[in-house]
Formats: sequence, C-alpha cells, structure tokens
Amino acid sequence: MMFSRLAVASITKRQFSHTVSNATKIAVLGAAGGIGQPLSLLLKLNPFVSDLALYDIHGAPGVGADLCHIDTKSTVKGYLSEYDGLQKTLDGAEVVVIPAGVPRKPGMTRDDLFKTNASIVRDLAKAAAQHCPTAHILVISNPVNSTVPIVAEVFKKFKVYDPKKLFGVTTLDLVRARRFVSELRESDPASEELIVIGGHSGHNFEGQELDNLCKRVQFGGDEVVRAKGGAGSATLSMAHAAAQMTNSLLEAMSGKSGVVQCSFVQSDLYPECAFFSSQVELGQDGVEKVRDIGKINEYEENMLKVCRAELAKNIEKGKTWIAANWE
Ligand SMILES: NC(=O)C1=CN([C@@H]2O[C@H](COP(=O)(O)OP(=O)(O)OC[C@H]3O[C@@H](n4cnc5c(N)ncnc54)[C@H](O)[C@@H]3O)[C@@H](O)[C@H]2O)C=CC1
Ligand SMILES: O=C([O-])CC(=O)C(=O)O
Repeated sequence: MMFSRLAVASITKRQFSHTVSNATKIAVLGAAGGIGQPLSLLLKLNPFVSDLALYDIHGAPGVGADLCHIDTKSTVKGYLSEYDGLQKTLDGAEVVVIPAGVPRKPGMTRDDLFKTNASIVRDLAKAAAQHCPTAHILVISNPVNSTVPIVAEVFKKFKVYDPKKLFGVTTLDLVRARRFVSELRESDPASEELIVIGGHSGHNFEGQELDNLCKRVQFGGDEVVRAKGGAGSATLSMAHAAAQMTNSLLEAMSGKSGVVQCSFVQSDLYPECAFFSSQVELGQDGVEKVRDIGKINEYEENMLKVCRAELAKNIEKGKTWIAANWE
C-alpha cells in the first residue's frame, strides 16, 4: 500500500560527488521497459559506473547498442536470456537494480501485480544469489512491500543474505513530496530538506492543506496511472528517483560519509514489520544505520498505525508465498 511505502520519507540535500574512485559494474534487470530505459540512460551518465549490463526478456541488446554510443566512460552491453545472458549480466555486478515486471492499469492496486511480479522477482533474485551474491540489490518491481521480502527469503535460502545490501526503492515518494511541497511553498524542490512522516512535513502545513498534501504523495502513483490511461504507471519520474537512490549508494560505496537516503530495508523499528521505509545511513557495505523515526505528532501516529498494520500483512504475504513457491 502507498502509505507504508512513505511512512517515513525523509528528504536530504543530495550532493553529487566529484571524487570518482571506484569502478562499479551495475546490472539493470528489466532494462528495456518504461523505467528500465530511462534509468539505464541516467546510469550511463553516472561517473561512478564503469560497466552497465542490461538484461530483459526482449529488447535489451537494442537499448544497449543505443546507449553505448553515449560519450561517457562506461561500457554498456544488453543481454537476453539466450546464451546465458542473465548470468553474464550479473557476473561481477556490485549493484543490481530490478525494475522487471508488469505495471498497473487504471483500477488496479499495486497488490494486484503480486501474482505476476512475485515469480519474476523470485527468479531474478535466484540468479543474483547465484551469480553476484554480494551485490547490493535495489528492488523497484511492485508491490515493493512484498517483493523485497521475497528477495530476502531467496537470498536466505542460498545462504547469502546480507540485510545491509537489500533495498526497496521508495525514493519516488520523496521525489514527489519534495516537488509537491515546493509547489505549495513556491520554493525550489532542490532546496527542500524535509522529513516527511506519514505525509506530514512539519513545514507549516495544517488542516485541509496537510491532508491534501499527504494524499497527493500517497496517491501520486494513481495520478500517473490515470493520466496514462492504460499505458502503464510512472516511468520517467521513477527512473529519476531510482537513479538518485543508486547514486547515493554509489557515493557511499566509494567512501563518502554522511550519505542518507530513505529506503525500505530490514528494520527493527517496529516488531511486526521486518522491513520498513525510513531514513537509512549508507556506508561502503550498504546500510550502516537505520535511523530512529524521532518525535511524531498525533496526526502522524494515527497514519503510522494504519501503515504498520497494512505493511505487516504485505510483508507476510511475500514470505508466505515464497515459502510455498520456490520453483
Ligand atoms: N518502486 C516504485 O516506486 C515504482 C515501481 N514501479 C514498478 O516497476 C515495475 C516496472 O514498471 P515499468 O517499467 O513501467 O513496466 P514495463 O512493462 O514498461 O517494463 C517492465 C520490463 O520488465 C521486463 N520483464 C518482464 N519479465 C522479466 C523477466 N523475467 N526478466 C527480465 N525482464 C523482465 C519486460 O520485458 C519489460 O521490458 C512495475 O512493477 C511497476 O509497478 C513503477 C513505478 C514506481
Ligand atoms: O503507482 C504505481 O503503480 C507505480 C508506483 O509505485 C508509483 O508511481 O508510485
């Protein structure tokens, strides 16, 4: 559900590092899709990336051929499943970003995608656990609240699970919150340093205006699904958001300190939710610290209560499904 993905959405000022030290291979699985293509473009422009490996069940070689003409230093190659394409994509990858799967049509919930996307994510996670077991995994495929627990269980089964390296990408909620808040404040979104808990920004919004803002962030996805009229969900803003999240991780991996992002990670914050989206301090090996939520008001408490109950069910759904559907 939407709210659980943005229960604690924090927005911090992001700086693009100019010290590029690491050679990093990144794999994008689902690279020929609506998100995959613009995301791959943005990653091609990222100076931390040395090799970009693109995988899809169709179209990835063409996307790779197109992107590899761009005059940045990274190499790009696109693979299909034939000729061990998935294995070649994943071999040596330090970061794997997964936007593979079907998007919503109007009238559907994210949970409606579960029956199709659960098995897609499971199979890709199995391949990653075998071919790049120490990679950081960034899951975009919906429903994120359930697909992330599926990846965790797969990695556990292969005895390679490192909770510090598994992320559900919830950055789009932050991107939207910054944009929507800046519209109301007539400010530059880049200058908005917000901590948003349950949609409450703590920046002078109250009453109806606060309700509207929370709802717009919570249901921003529906806004796009409706506007696209059956042609899918957010792709360009999502690609931007995923590129931001990936860049933060790459900055932290390269040794930069003080990198903080909001992500859906394994968490001890609430006992019923093994995973929770909140502010996370990133380091060279992934999650260094899940930050406390801090003080929240009654309005936020109430939203958080609803979120926790729903999120616990979403997580359990992923775990129960994978326990019964290993193949
Ligand atoms: N986390 C978030 O905030 C967001 C998540 N999403 C989710 O991202 C997913 C992708 O969305 P779009 O790119 O718009 O969909 P799309 O349909 O345009 O692209 C998905 C791609 O995945 C590929 N694919 C399918 N099965 C595959 C497999 N087994 N291995 C490799 N590739 C495979 C397809 O061939 C296609 O190219 C959806 O589940 C959507 O709901 C979308 C927006 C925001
Ligand atoms: O709404 C959707 O189906 C896609 C998504 O997660 C978003 O745009 O936040």
